[in-house]
Amino acid sequence: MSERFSFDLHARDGKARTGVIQTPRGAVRTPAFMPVGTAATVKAMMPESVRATGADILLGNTYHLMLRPTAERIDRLGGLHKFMNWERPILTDSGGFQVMSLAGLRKLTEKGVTFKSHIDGSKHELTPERSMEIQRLLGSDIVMCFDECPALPADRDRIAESMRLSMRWAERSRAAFGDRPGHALFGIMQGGLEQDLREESAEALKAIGFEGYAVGGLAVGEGQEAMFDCLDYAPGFLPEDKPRYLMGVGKPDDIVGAVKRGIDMMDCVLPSRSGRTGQVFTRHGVLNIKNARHIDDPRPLDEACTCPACRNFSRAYLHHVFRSQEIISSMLLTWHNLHYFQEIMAGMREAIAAGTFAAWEADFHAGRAQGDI
Ligand SMILES: Nc1nc2c(CCc3ccccc3)c3nc[nH]c3cc2c(=O)[nH]1
Repeated sequence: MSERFSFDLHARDGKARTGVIQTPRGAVRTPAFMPVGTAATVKAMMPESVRATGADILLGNTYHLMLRPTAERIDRLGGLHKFMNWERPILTDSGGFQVMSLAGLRKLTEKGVTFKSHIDGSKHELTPERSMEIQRLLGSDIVMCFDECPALPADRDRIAESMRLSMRWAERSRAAFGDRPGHALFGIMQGGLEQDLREESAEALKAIGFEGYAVGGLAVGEGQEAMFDCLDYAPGFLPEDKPRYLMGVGKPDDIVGAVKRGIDMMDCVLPSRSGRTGQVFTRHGVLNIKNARHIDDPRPLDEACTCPACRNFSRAYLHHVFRSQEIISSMLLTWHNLHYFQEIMAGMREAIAAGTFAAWEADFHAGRAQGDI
């Protein structure tokens, strides 16, 4: 274990990179996929099961945890790692994104955001300073700046104004974060789909200086083509020697396309949330287990998969427990999807190290039949 936070780049293949983020709580192999544990749990998964899928780090959510059970209570109980029994690294979002998508009666000013809890209607305020305090109380290893992510579509002036507010909040986040050896503060680049605004945001963040840099403001409905167009230039505006985190992405082909364009870390609720709706990701494409065609199928979801769902159960069984709304359905499908997403990451790390990323990517796309699998 290292006593400090560092990023070692081991190999590149085109724009794709592979390396290791060292933290006092353990190493994070990059490119990394980070499961989302919003309310101090990756839904339907025990922490040791999340680790068994290959995850080195998971995500927590300032917005949810500040409302319930509150950051102060988690701090009194020993911090988020102890509270949720996950002793490896945790990254927490700063809360602003979730306020704008979940809370009611929001008021945005230069100071921050006031809002009413979606749980009980109580009034709350989030500012850069309060967000840093909450993430410190949680014990987060990687802290995200407090930012504003504008809903798309938005006109250029709105995006520019929002980005410049986020840069002023990044300055305040840096000042409030203080000196926390072994912990990291990541800046978040904004600027919508405007190349010049993205560059202005990156320059502002580099002038402040962060241990890592996120590409924010994407995966908000712009679509894959627009996202990739932005990723064709945005990561390149960020420091070469620091981790680059693309927030909220994504489907398997989004993830591969992002790594190909120089992204090192990603998060998405997709594998866990869709598992609970019966959606299953495999190397041959996507299927939904609730479809009647699985009712007598003795085969596993994916013959080549080594996860507990594929090793021990048939599609017929998984169809049955999904239809019967049995709890084990969410457990097995979530485990399978997270396992498959980590398999994609492991495959890319190996291919980049071997200089065979293009061949790996071609094989990845070739395996994904269209339609029923
Ligand atoms: N702070 C912030 N978060 C974002 C998230 C949530 C990621 C997250 C982190 C940790 C836990 C849950 C979610 C986004 N999700 C999709 N697009 C996103 C954009 C942003 C963004 O611009 N800023």
